[in-house]
Amino acid sequence: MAIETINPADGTLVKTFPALTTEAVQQRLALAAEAFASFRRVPLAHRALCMRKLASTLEEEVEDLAALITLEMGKPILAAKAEIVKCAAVCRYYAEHAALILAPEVVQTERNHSYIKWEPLGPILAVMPWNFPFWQVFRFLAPALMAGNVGLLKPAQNVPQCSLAIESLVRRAGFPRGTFQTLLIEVPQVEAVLNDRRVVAVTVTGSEQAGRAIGAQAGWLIKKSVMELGGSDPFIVMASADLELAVTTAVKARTVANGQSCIAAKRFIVAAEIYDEFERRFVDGMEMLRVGDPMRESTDVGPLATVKILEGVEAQVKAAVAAGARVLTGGERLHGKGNYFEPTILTNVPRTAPVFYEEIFGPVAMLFRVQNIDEAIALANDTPFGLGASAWTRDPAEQQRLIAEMECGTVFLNAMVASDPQLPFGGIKRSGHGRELSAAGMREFLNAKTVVIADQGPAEPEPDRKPIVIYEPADRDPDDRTDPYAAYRNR
Ligand SMILES: O=CCCCC(=O)O
Repeated sequence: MAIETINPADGTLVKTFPALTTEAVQQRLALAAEAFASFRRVPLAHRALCMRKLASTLEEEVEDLAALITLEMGKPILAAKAEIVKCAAVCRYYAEHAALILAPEVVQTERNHSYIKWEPLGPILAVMPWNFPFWQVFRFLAPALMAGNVGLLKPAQNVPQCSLAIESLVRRAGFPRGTFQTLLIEVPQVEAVLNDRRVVAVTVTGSEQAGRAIGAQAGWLIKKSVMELGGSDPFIVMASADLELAVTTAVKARTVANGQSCIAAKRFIVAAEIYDEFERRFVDGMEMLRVGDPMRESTDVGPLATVKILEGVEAQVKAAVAAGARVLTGGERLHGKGNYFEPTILTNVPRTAPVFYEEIFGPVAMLFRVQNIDEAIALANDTPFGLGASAWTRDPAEQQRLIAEMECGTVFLNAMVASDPQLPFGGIKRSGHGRELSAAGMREFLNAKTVVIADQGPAEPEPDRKPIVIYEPADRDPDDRTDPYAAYRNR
């Protein structure tokens, strides 16, 4: 696949980009290594200043940036604007919280003095997809840069303009040259970049296939990797649920990003007592969605990002029907210009249909009826994936069972699964490993260096070594914005 912007709403080729040559890639790797050597020493307060500037620039340029998202991958314009606003939020979150996350942790041992010092690792390769072409990059870059790492982005081939815009935003925010670079390269060039000794780790958000290939290589090279791969999230609705809210959320949860999100709900598992009513309202909800030009603010569902994805979704639906599934609504691509597929609900999907165990990256829901919570949990867990789960019940005993028994990285009760800068995000099973966001995500690419100082030190304590302040959140005035770690700086 060439590196190009093709408008998925009408198939127009907007712009083509040549892949970087081997020499150009080498220059960027050298620049990244050089940038890391000095950037890791830039005071945290200065990095935070740049990160806040980055947040405000995103907000100032939201209209243009959102239009770029919609042009390149077809997300409805209001959702694209929300994506940019969320990127600003993650920048502010890490600007605010990095000091706390990176503060040395004193550990009480029998030694004189022991603590954990968090250190950056170096240039990190980020292989990122197209479905949230800003957000998925920002949720990597904000913690990485605040920690003193530097980033090399290999974006999906169909969102080059979004990726170049991010590089420009980072630079304009004041981050030094080379701290974040976009590599417009072809897929086969990724191997050499990861092999390069200057690249110390890799994060992948994307398909299982990409995760396997890059994860295997990273494992062989003994380089740290974080994998955020596919999902087929369940959406369980039990009899005590608020049905109206569950249905409206179900429609939204299945069609977020035109149905192309790893954490979109894909399998709807509904208790027999309310199944018929849920089915009726769910069909109505999907039929009421406005499918069309994603640049229009009134559009709910735009085109799929590429012709290949459209063809893949169509083939999955056809194979499901051939295996015995029934189409309750939709089921067809919309003929004419653009990669449009009707919002679709399938029922009676048998385990023999490939789609039962696959991820569907389009606005197609699978609906199942279950007799009780045991059956609901068993069906929800009958998947190779383990990313998120949304479950709707007001019964405390059912809630506890769902929290304890769902095999996934995230459980939302009475709400749809969504990422949040403050909370860890990631999966288990074939959805990947490692976490993004929050303190957990930032620490994935840090060296937890153990420091033990066993001697008594000089007779007079060195002023910069003491006092060791242990941060006690409970003691801290929530309005106090002073840096509690000042004593640690420049140790
Ligand atoms: O494909 C994955 C989408 C993740 C969206 C999010 O982080 O909210």
